[in-house]
Amino acid sequence: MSKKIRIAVQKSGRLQEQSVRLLKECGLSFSNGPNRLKTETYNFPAEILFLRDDDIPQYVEDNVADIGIVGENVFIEKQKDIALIERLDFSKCRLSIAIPREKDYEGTASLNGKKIATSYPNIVQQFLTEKNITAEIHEISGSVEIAPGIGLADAICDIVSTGSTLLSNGLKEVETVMKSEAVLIANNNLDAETQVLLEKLIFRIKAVNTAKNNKYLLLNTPNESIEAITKVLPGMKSPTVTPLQQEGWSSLHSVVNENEFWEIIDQLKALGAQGILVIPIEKMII
Ligand SMILES: Nc1ncnc2c1ncn2[C@@H]1O[C@H](COP(=O)(O)OP(=O)(O)OP(=O)(O)O)[C@@H](O)[C@H]1O
Ligand SMILES: O=P(O)(O)OC[C@H]1O[C@H](OP(=O)(O)OP(=O)(O)O)[C@H](O)[C@@H]1O
Ligand SMILES: [Mg+2]
Repeated sequence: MSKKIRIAVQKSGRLQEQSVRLLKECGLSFSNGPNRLKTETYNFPAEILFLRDDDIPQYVEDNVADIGIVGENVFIEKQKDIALIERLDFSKCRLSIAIPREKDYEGTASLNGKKIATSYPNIVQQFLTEKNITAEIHEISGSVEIAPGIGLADAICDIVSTGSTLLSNGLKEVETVMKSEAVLIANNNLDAETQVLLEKLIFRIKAVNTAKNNKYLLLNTPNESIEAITKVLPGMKSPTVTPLQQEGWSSLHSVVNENEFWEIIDQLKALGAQGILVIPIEKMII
């Protein structure tokens, strides 16, 4: 029987849906019913394990899973002998220190001698050490934002995204300890066959994520603007240019990065481009 790569993803929670979606976009097809803890893929030699996210780094280190998807915050916190293979561009958040809204804060020195509740004791300790602060860390596994309100701690360190959980618990963010996003992690000693499967998967992930960050762009341009537009829109190699039926005009096709998109559109309009169409790309191999 040929080798299967064992991929650990979160069973339920913030990472689950997008981890499963990414694997499916990479062409792995599998069923993931709510109570299935393990499933095989039909068209790629893989097995998917659905686990608590906190356990995934340990499973990957112990070779129970070959690779996994976790938040970078969990990868750093767990301090396992595993590799970060690829940033995945979802579940973006930050790990921040917050204190009750009415308390004064004058920089990290204000944390000296305080009690900080967190699910990330290693990350917080490293932050405090770097800043030369001595504080007591109180580890709790969830509902961290409630800690100051019930007299359990003076401050907290937890995940922040929109900030609404902090707001509704009467807290204010005072320090960003780290930024995080979902990452692909792997065992450091994969055998050759599994390594080949991992490389195939990385290739597909890159194709999917590059496509998400780019758009296919079609426009009509007067022929005299083609050169100037090509400078604005270099594309993957150079744009495709085909003549239109109407004399003196061409259709130009190219690829544009999502982040530069609006800036470029303004320049294109100024150069006389018309009928601009922007189309999502499903996969992109550079
Ligand atoms: N509000 C958020 N916005 C964006 N990403 C988040 C947010 N909350 C958490 N994350 C990311 O998703 C990861 C998983 O969060 P989740 O809240 O599902 O964890 P959990 O409750 O520990 O789940 P589990 O039951 O698997 O242990 C976090 O480690 C973090 O990287
Ligand atoms: O800044 P916000 O947008 O409010 O997001 C931050 C909150 O999101 C996460 O909790 P989640 O909602 O996943 O609940 P749980 O971890 O307590 O189950 C995290 O633990 C924070 O409490
Ligand atoms: Mg967890």
